[in-house]
Amino acid sequence: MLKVENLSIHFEDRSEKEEVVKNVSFAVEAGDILGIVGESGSGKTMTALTIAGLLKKHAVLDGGRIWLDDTDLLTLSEKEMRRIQGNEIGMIFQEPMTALNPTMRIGKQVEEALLLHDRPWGREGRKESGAAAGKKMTKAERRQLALRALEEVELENPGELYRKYPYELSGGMRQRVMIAAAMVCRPKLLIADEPTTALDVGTQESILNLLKKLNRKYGMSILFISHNLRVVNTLCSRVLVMKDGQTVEEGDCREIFENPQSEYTRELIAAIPARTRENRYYDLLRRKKKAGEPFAGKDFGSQSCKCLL
Ligand SMILES: Nc1ncnc2c1ncn2[C@@H]1O[C@H](COP(=O)(O)OP(=O)(O)OP(=O)(O)O)[C@@H](O)[C@H]1O
Repeated sequence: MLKVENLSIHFEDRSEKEEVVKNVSFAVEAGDILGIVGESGSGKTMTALTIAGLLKKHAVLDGGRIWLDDTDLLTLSEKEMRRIQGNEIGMIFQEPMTALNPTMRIGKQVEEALLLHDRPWGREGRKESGAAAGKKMTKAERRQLALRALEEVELENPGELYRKYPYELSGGMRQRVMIAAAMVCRPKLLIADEPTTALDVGTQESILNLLKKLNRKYGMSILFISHNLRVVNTLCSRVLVMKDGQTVEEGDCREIFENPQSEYTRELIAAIPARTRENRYYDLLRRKKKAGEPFAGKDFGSQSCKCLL
């Protein structure tokens, strides 16, 4: 579904010409979740932004191809790429507060992609709306789809939320709003760049569960970027390990975890912190929940553990 071939990028404003992405190739199958993992500065975000057609100022593409099905994205004009952004490819970032407009109500922000593309719900949705029949989507249709998207990301009272502003929401809720906005046009591919890094462990876990659910329900492929191999292992089926702009290794997540081929991957695995206090509480709560046993006050290591209930 997505195929990146020999992608190379450098920055023209740097004194020496040093490629920040060097000859990187990988593929994401339809419905699959690929994790890109690596330390800070390894080129993960540059790779993701290039796929989304958001190459930074001064960044120069030295070569490569990016296929989304049969389309080479790097040959498209800006206007053609705009038709893909938010429509075929959705993107969510680490800090939703910077991506959301603080002065705009939540509902309007979720609707934005619908206004730009006027083509909701991708393949299946075409049959459901006025836009499907070649008519422009009405305000009421857009509102209905935005409410549905907010519901899909498991936010309560979408009607009330629709009228709220980002500052009235918690970090986890804002990230869910970002996912709703990215999903409203039913993209084939969701690029998630460190979407859980700024969140506490409990919220992190619930967002990862949500991404997995959406991936299963809609067969939407996900490119998940993280510096945390543990998080990648929880969510992804395949992983690409990057260092200094290059691919270190790529393969089945579990296999790489169990049998890393490179010293660098071994170091990343060794750097995963031993089970934290909070993790142990999660395990206990999960076990009790599965067994249908009652919870006691002391089972909660912290407030964030309560999100599991
Ligand atoms: N605007 C820019 N100008 C010059 N160099 C840049 C710019 N943006 C990024 N870089 C460089 O490109 C390289 C790759 O950066 P990138 O953001 O892709 O790394 P990353 O793996 O996503 O790191 P992080 O996990 O910290 O986000 C880094 O060496 C970075 O310093």
